[in-house]
Amino acid sequence: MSLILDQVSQRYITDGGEVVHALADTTLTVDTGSFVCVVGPSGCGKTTLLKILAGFLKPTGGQASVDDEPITAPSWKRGVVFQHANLYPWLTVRKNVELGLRFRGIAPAKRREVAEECLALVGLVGFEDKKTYELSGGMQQRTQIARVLANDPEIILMDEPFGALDALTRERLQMDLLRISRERRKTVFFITHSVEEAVFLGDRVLVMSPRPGRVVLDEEVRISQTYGRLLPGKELRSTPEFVELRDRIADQIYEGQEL
Ligand SMILES: Nc1ncnc2c1ncn2[C@@H]1O[C@H](COP(=O)(O)OP(=O)(O)OP(=O)(O)O)[C@@H](O)[C@H]1O
Repeated sequence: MSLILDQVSQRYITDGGEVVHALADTTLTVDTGSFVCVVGPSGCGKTTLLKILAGFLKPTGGQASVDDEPITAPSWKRGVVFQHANLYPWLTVRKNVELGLRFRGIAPAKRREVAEECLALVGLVGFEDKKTYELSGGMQQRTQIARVLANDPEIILMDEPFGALDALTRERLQMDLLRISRERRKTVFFITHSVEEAVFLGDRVLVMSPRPGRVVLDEEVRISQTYGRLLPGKELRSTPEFVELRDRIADQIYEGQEL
């Protein structure tokens, strides 16, 4: 799978008739299996970029494509995880996870098997028959991730998925997401406001400029390679390489902005 943005730009027209230039010409290739994190100041067009990749929005300029096919509509091949889970409260956890498969006409036995496998992957064994309103915020996000994984997408698009969670839950979910994306060899496009989270999760971090957003820094993260092994979370975050990259990215974002 090769995902390409070619000179993509986006202008919105507000209800008042004002033109908002949200995204400037953006050219980008996302390689299969990569974990790309996107950071940038508020309103710089990160969600706009994700909506274009998801097929929710047709860009006003340029083109987004997957394997030379233009992206013109949403597809289960590109799973989207939002900050808030958008689960169906009248359905159980299992039924929420099975939903995409049901729409695609997959037989009940197979649906159940896939859902159980995905719920195990995200650590929700034993919660299958709960209603989603009975779950904590972290568990709801786990359910949302399982629902996307059930479709076996080529790419997972994530918009601030852990932004509303407490620090400990967020760290646990980060570790689990890394494990799952590696085990399942998933390509991940992950938007976050946290530079620390981006450097921790990403093997590539894109930094966007203030509106109209464009990529002003495209940095490969090679900390684990430098150490020749995968480092546990705490150890990785305190390496000089991590701290240097985190600070450099933060400087780039906050440069010229009034705090
Ligand atoms: N449908 C719309 N109509 C008009 N303007 C819009 C629309 N959607 C987004 N915008 C504007 O486009 C700009 C980029 O929005 P976008 O949500 O992509 O930014 P973002 O980087 O994700 O922001 P944040 O980090 O605050 O979530 C903002 O100024 C926003 O107000």
